Amino acid sequence: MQVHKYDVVIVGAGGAGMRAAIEAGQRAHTAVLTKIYPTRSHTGAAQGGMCAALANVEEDNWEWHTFDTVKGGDYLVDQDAAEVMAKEAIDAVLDLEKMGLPFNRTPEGKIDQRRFGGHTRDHGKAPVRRACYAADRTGHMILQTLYQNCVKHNVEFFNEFYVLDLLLVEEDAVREDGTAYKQKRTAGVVSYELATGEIHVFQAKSVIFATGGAGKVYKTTSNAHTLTGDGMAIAYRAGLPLEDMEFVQFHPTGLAGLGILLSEAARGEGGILRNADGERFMERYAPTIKDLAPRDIVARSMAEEVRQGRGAGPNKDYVLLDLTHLEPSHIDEKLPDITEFARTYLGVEPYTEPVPVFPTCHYFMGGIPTNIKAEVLQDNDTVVPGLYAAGEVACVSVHGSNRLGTNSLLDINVFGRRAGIYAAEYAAQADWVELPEGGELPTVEHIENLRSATGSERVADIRAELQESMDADMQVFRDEDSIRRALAKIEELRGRYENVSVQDKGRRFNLDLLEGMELGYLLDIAEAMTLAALGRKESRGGHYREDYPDRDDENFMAHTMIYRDETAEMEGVKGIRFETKPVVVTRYQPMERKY
Ligand SMILES: Cc1cc2nc3c(=O)[nH]c(=O)nc-3n(C[C@H](O)[C@H](O)[C@H](O)COP(=O)(O)OP(=O)(O)OC[C@H]3O[C@@H](n4cnc5c(N)ncnc54)[C@H](O)[C@@H]3O)c2cc1C
Ligand SMILES: O=C([O-])CC(=O)C(=O)O
Repeated sequence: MQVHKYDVVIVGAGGAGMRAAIEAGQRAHTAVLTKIYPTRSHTGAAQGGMCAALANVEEDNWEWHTFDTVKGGDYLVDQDAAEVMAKEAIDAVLDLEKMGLPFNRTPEGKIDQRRFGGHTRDHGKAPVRRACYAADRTGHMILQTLYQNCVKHNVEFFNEFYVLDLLLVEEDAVREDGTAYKQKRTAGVVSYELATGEIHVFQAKSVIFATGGAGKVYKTTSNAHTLTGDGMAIAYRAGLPLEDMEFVQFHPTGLAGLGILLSEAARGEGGILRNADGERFMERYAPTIKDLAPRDIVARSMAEEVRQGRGAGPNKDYVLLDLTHLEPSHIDEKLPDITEFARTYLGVEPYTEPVPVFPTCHYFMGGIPTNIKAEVLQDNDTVVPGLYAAGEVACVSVHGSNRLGTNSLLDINVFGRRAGIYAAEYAAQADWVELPEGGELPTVEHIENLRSATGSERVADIRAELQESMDADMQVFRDEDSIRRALAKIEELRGRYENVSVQDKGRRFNLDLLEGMELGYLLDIAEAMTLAALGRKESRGGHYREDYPDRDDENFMAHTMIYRDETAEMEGVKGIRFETKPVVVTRYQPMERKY
């Protein structure tokens, strides 16, 4: 085992991790640990844009952006955080421009902007052009730009280092009201080096989790193989809560049957969704902004069209994205990659044929709870000194129950930057917390058990069954029965996971072993999602329960918090504590959500 000592350790080299590294790296001795090479992080797959009310092509302002974000999130958004994000958006885009990001331009040379779902002028009156973009490769450009700037600032990367545990220590503490509690403090992380199989412990004053989402809990997803919810699961196992895990975003336009993403920019540029009869059905569901309604509404409308028998194709199980009325030159300039996906994977020519699409699991609104300084919370009010989270792994909560398109690339830049600054500031005045003795041993034991196991279960089989179950029962529409079915399946798979073995028994480049570890994280994430979904007996944003079809502000205008707690029980499940946390409302009271 090797021990390293840094002021700040950042786990993850996607957009959030690298934006944090640019700040922390200039202020403190900083290391970035990443399980894949930085430029392969999933931010690089982001397509359509990053929004900011620059008002380059139309009147716009950060207050309208805040309002759209709050309404888009069905009023579950913490409004202090949404205000910070919308205000700081403008500098976040200009910072990237100064770092060298090649945005598309207007004829006058300004950063061009286009329409996206739920972004409107003057509180919902009409769609507004707010998304800054680089064709349909915005994430690729952001990731490359951030990486180049990390290199410029001599940030130290530890590539193919898998973080498998977070080292926290607990101290007795007393609250202002006299009640005793256990205060968690950050000591470091335990990681596994892929090339050697060696364990490395990183002691750090500040740790920033920026490990991205968990889309691989589903079979049909726009997410890469690596998005297995590691950071969320590691925090959950360490006794920290997970917030709002019932809210998963299904992006409306996945390639039918595959889930590969076709950017919402296709509709921003004028694309239209049609059912088998050729009807522009979104006119019925969202008469004002139609195809540019927020994603939860569009995804449910598509699923409803299919349920009503108006789906297209031999099995009537998808709808059609029609771009045929757009000029081919416009498509080539603005949507080159995604139209190529349609040709390559479905053999469809978007110039002349509509493209089969259906909702695909895309984004986690929930995650590790943080405040606007990106500090991680151990309960509703108490921060864990030295621990930060930013990006998709975190729940700050700027997206509430449904994120607007292009608000994630913004989130990772705004809160990634904040995490880097505050983590470095904390490290400047704090001392290292002593590493807990043998803190790495549970990880070593877990790895060795998995490597030496001879059980009959296979990682790939359990993962496939989990993904199929989540696809079937934790979908756009859900109810008590379907959620309980998913939960029962997860419990069964968790039992079988105890008997899993990996084929590769070696120490070097053992990806088989790491997939086994990742499967454990996926099972934990699925458990937290289904329990949170059981607890929220209402419909809001991305969580639509057919047995509770209305939003219930009286009882559920609150975030859900799921804890692992041996002394507690939730809905018959032992070892789980379910709590809620108030939503921060600064200016917008909940209203009926119509578009
Ligand atoms: C196809 C697609 C298109 C999208 N398009 C857009 C868009 O146009 N606009 C928009 O706003 N949003 C978009 N999104 C969403 C957005 O891209 C993501 O939410 C965002 O990029 C996540 O960034 P991140 O930095 O949090 O995580 P990621 O970019 O996923 O990075 C995670 C990092 O964590 C590391 N990591 C994970 N686990 C471990 C571990 N155990 N140990 C060490 N390292 C670890 C990984 O190596 C990686 O470096 C899109 C998403 C998808 C899937
Ligand atoms: O390009 C897309 O549709 C994806 C996107 O903007 C997002 O997830 O915010």
